[in-house]
Amino acid sequence: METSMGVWLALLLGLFPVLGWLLWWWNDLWYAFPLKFRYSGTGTRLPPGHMGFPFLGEMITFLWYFKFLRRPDEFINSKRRKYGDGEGMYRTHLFGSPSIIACFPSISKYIYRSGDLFIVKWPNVDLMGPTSLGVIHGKAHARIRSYLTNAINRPDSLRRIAAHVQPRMVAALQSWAHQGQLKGYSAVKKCRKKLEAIFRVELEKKKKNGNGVETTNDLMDGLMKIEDDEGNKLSDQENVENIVGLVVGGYDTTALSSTWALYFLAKFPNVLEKLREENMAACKNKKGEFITTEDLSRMKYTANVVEETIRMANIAAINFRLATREVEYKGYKIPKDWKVILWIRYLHTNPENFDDPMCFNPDRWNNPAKPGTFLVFGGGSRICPGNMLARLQIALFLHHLSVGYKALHQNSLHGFIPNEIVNCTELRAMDLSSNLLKGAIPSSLGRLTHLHHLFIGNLDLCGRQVHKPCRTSMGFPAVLPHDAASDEAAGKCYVST
Ligand code: HEM
Repeated sequence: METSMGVWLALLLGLFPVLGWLLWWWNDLWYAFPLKFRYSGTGTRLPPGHMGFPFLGEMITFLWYFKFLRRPDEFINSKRRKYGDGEGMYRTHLFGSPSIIACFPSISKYIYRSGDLFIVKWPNVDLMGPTSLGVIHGKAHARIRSYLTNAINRPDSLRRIAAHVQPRMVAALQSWAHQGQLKGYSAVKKCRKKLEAIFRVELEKKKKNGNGVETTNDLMDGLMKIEDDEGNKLSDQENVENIVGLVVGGYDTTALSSTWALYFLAKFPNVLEKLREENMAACKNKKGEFITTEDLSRMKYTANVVEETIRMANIAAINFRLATREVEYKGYKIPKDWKVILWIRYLHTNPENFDDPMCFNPDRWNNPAKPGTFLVFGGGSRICPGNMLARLQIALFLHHLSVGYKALHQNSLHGFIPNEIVNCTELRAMDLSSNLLKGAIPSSLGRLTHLHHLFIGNLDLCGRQVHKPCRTSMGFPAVLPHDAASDEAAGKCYVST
């Protein structure tokens, strides 16, 4: 009896490691092993990597780096250390599919440009809408894209949009200023259904007015006129989904980038000062009129701040594609029906592409980025059709912010700082944790030494205490977190020139 118990125990103990090993390599055995066998002797191979557990793949490792350690770029760095650089491709299993990660400029460029070999494939298209521009392919894509690009991204449309949005921007900034303390961007509610309903009502109205009564000439009117080669128009569903797709694709992204701009300007007052100089000069002869796209085109530093903000913010950190057939690239095979994940974020945070990549340094844009290293808006036939519009909106936001507001304090103080405070000869500690002080801090306060270390209690934009590294930054789920080390580095590194 005892002997058979022992045998069972030994078997069980032996079984666990074997089971663990099997699970750890499951996806490699299932997906990669047969392919390795097929490719042997052809002089090509699968990109190196690890595909992880069944179903989960490498999701746990991915979340470990992104959510737990908050060092997203280490996910790729760890692969580089383990498997070498190769051509910047690694096999993995993420978001439920066997995939190839592409994280170097040349392979990213190749994938973006080979639209027939790699079609766009989002893990979920519910938000965008299955018939919206970001999801459809082929001729329908080209037709709608050409119309939308003309409508929102060409100089004349940008000029009109600039005039249209500025009064609203100024009003928004004024309302923020009255709030005293500005809370970081709160996640936009996914109100897709509501939006769809609103646009459907609008579409019905327009259809009723089709015989010339009250016709406008807006985006929806334009979409309603598009015809394919056989003269077929877009369905109501396609029309509405393309408008909603633009709102979804354009609203979140620009709002987040502007929030990041606010964050960086609060963190680097010297950048704000320089920005202010350029923007004040631009509106010197304006006599109260708003600036134009022509004015903006001459404002080099503002453009630099925009580029640096969108580089650091990495709003669209990864893009998805699907290999429509087996593709060979420089000795590596990308199997048919595997996902390809363009890891754009890594292009922007890799020190081989940008010096001190985690430093917010607008001056780096005095020289162009190395070719293929700056793909914030993607590339090829799907390059973001709102790229110039997004830049314009951020630049206008920076303009009104910098001419209207002298300093963006990371602190928000309410109440008045008593003048007598300057009579102190030694300030051991100052606790403003209740944030009850308001008004200019008397300049003579600067005489006090060690204040920097003792001044506690004010919250920065992340809602954390000043002088503590802000790890979570804005906290929006799509924003890939900056790690503590890089935030600290960023705090030290920017030197205004
Ligand atoms: C900072 C702001 C923005 C960023 C970082 C951004 C980023 C991107 C990226 C990387 C893509 C390519 C996706 C892919 O290749 O799979 C894309 C596509 C797209 N973007 Fe943007 N975008 C921004 C602003 C906008 C704006 C303002 C609009 C419109 C008002 C817009 C509408 C779209 C649409 C419709 C697509 C799909 C294009 C296609 O598939 O042909 N985006 N965006």
